[in-house]
Amino acid sequence: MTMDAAASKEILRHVFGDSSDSEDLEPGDGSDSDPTRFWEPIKQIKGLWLCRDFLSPQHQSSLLSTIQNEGWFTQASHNQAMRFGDLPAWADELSCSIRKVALANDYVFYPVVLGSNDGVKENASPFPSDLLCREPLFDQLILNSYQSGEGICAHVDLMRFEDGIAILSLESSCVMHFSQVEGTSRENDPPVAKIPVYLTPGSLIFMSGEARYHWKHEINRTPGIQKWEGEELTQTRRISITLRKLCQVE
Ligand SMILES: O=C(O)CCC(=O)C(=O)O
Ligand SMILES: [Fe+2]
Repeated sequence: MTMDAAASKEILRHVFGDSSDSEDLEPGDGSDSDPTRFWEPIKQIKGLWLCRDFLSPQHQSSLLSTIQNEGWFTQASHNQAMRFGDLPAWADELSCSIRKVALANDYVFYPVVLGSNDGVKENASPFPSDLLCREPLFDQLILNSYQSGEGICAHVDLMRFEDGIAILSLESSCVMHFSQVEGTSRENDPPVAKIPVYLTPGSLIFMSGEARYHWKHEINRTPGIQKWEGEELTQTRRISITLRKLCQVE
């Protein structure tokens, strides 16, 4: 981390508090102070980060019950719901938690690629500080519910949303594929194939910069496509929660 980034993180900690303000909880409990929650960079895609254990299984079930009780998806035919402006309490809690986990994690997980020199730079951080300090962090929410076989076509999120988009996965695991938007690769870079990212229940991805603007994301749940480590994934219903911030209209 550069001194500037470190200094602005320190200021943010003073403003928003951090994990040391909350009670110490056991590792693996999925709390904001859980030291096992790491941000993992997806090294081929600048600005794409994954937090695998963002929500513990208990937190996932209680969030799913809340969503169920609030009647967001009363019929199987209801597969998308949106909210703008004031978000439900649980979404505000998620936003708060995302901010805290980002502030708490000065350390990130750097996969060691033997014999390779393409590691992620040490000053990489999942959240550019200007995004981390905006208020509110998010003011738009989409809940998507996918039955098995259903997914979402390759797209870049609309430009009416600011940079910095978080997606939480619940229920069925899936593979999200990222493909570079034409004309955005750096000169002399060889064309890249689609990059698969494995999203397990309770995991959170955060996209900013290139990941948000230069890469399309998609989930193709056609049989034969959802494979991870050579194994076809078993599909059940999947729910995702996308959090974004609308651009200000002058
Ligand atoms: O369901 C997901 O994980 C992705 C949703 C998404 O990309 C969107 O709503 O723009
Ligand atoms: Fe999207």
